[in-house]
Parts: sequence; structure tokens; C-alpha cells
Amino acid sequence: MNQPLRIVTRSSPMALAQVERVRSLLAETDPGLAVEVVPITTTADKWTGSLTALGGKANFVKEIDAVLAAGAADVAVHCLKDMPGETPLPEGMTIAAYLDRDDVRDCLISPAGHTLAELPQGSRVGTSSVRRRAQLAAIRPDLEFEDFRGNANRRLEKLFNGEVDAAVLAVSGLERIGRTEVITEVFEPETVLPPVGAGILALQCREDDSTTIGVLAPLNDPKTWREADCERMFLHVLQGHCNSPIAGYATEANGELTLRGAVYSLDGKTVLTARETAGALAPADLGTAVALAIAQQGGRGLIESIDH
Ligand SMILES: NCc1[nH]cc(CCC(=O)O)c1CC(=O)O
Repeated sequence: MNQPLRIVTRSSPMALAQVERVRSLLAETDPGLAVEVVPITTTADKWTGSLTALGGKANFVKEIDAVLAAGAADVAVHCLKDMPGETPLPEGMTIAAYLDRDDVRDCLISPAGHTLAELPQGSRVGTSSVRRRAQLAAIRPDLEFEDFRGNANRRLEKLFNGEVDAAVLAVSGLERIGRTEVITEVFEPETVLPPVGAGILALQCREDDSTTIGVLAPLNDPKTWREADCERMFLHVLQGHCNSPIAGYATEANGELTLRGAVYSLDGKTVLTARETAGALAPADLGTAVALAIAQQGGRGLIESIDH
């Protein structure tokens, strides 16, 4: 009688783990509900070249959204970090819930067991993220960066095969694939400011699908929602693209939301930062305020100077 809830996902171990988390949450909130997984392999997953050449990391998200839009699935589980920031959600889509936020921190993985400070002069660090490159270059200008693609398991394989000396990945991603034992240093947000949406899973569905919205609503974490809202508006106002060295991290403590934002030059030599606390501001307005403070320092010029 009841239709199963169909969740569309990429087929990487991390993406599948994310879907399992949603499934087990739904088993608590909706014990009678049947859940079906619709796995797809996106063009971006198969592509081994530069993501910028393919049109950016938004490609991972776009093909999933197309399955949802076509009605072949009811829910998509997106890493908020991977969702494009310069445009609002695709037409006809809504976020029904943000799950309770995971670890937001990035970490260093060095098979030799080094911390960032201990890496030998000129070490090759694997990361395709311009944000991570800029942030690490600001601390260690001698490091060399190499493009490093593939899902997290694949990246660890390349790293331990010696293709690079070290890599930077998100702690939450390693938790999802059960590989936190490889971490050699966790970067606190004060050292490496997390990207917008770090550690947040967004449950997206069609905005006219009130049945699914109702099923997913109990999975929403209101504090994560406010942080996400604030960070997303920050990114939107700055018009950050998929290849922007932008970081933005909102935290709510004692009922008060604070947003720290930063925009970097690629070499990490210029770092524009701003930090504000909401006071009477709504989360999205705090995002706007911090974005404007960075724009006033020349942040838009830095963002536009980078190819995308
Ligand atoms: N770009 C890939 C990606 N998207 C989300 C995460 C990790 C989880 C998250 O922060 O939501 C990762 C892996 C990584 O950056 O190491």
C-alpha cells in the first residue's frame, strides 16, 4: 500500500554510508517505511581529469538532481559542501532537512606520520581544493600541491602508493568510510577554517512532494539548519564558484550564532577575514553581513581573479 521512499545516491563508499545513516534515522522516526536505494554513477565520478574542465564539482550534484526532477527518486542526500553556492537550489527543489552536523575539520594524512609542521621542505601534498591549497600555503609556503581526484578511498590508495607525500581530507568523510586511523593531524578551525557546509548532509526533495517533506522533516536538526542557512547566504552573497578559495564557518553557542568567513589568494599570501555575531540578526542576514565585510576588503576581486 505505502510506496517505498527512493533515495538516489552516488555509489562511492562515502555516499552509500550517508544513505545508510538516513535509512537508520528513518527506521526510528518511521518504522513502517520501506526505503529503496537508487545508486547512480555520475559523469564526474568517471572523469579523471580536472573538475574545472568538466564544469566544476557541481557536476556530482547535477546528475543526482536530474534523477530527482524526473521523478525516478524521492530524496537526494547531498553533502552541503558540494552544492553550488552561486545559484539557489534548482527550480522545484527544496531542502527538507539538514542532519545533525558532523565533524567540520580537515585533517592531514601523511603515511610517514608527519604533522603539517613536520613535513619535509617541498613535500607534495595531494589536494585539488583551492581552499585547502591556499590555507596550507599560508602556513607552509614551501609545499607543492598536486591535483588529487577520485573518491576518498581512491585518494587514500593513491596516497599510500606514494603518488604524493601527504593529503588533506575531511575528518567526517573518513569517519563515514571508517578510515580515521590514517589521520596524522586534525586541523582546528582556528588553523584551517572549514568550508561552507562542512560536515552537513542535506536531504533534498521536490518542493511539491509534501509526503516526502513530511517524512523527512523529523530528521532536521534546527541548529544545523541555522548554521547552514548562514553559511550558504555568505557564499551566495560573495558569489563563490566551485573553484573559490573561500571558507565560512558558523557556530551556535549559548543560542548565539557567530560566523567566521575568509577569502584567500591562491598562494595564501592574501587572507581576508571577517567575523561577526548575530545579535538580533537572522542567520541569513549574518551571512550577508560577513560577506559584505569581506567584499569591502576586496574579496570579490580575489574570487573573480581565479578561473572557473
Ligand atoms: N569534496 C568531496 C567531499 N564532499 C564532502 C566531503 C566530506 C564530508 C563533508 O564535509 O560534508 C568530501 C570529502 C573530503 O573533502 O574529504
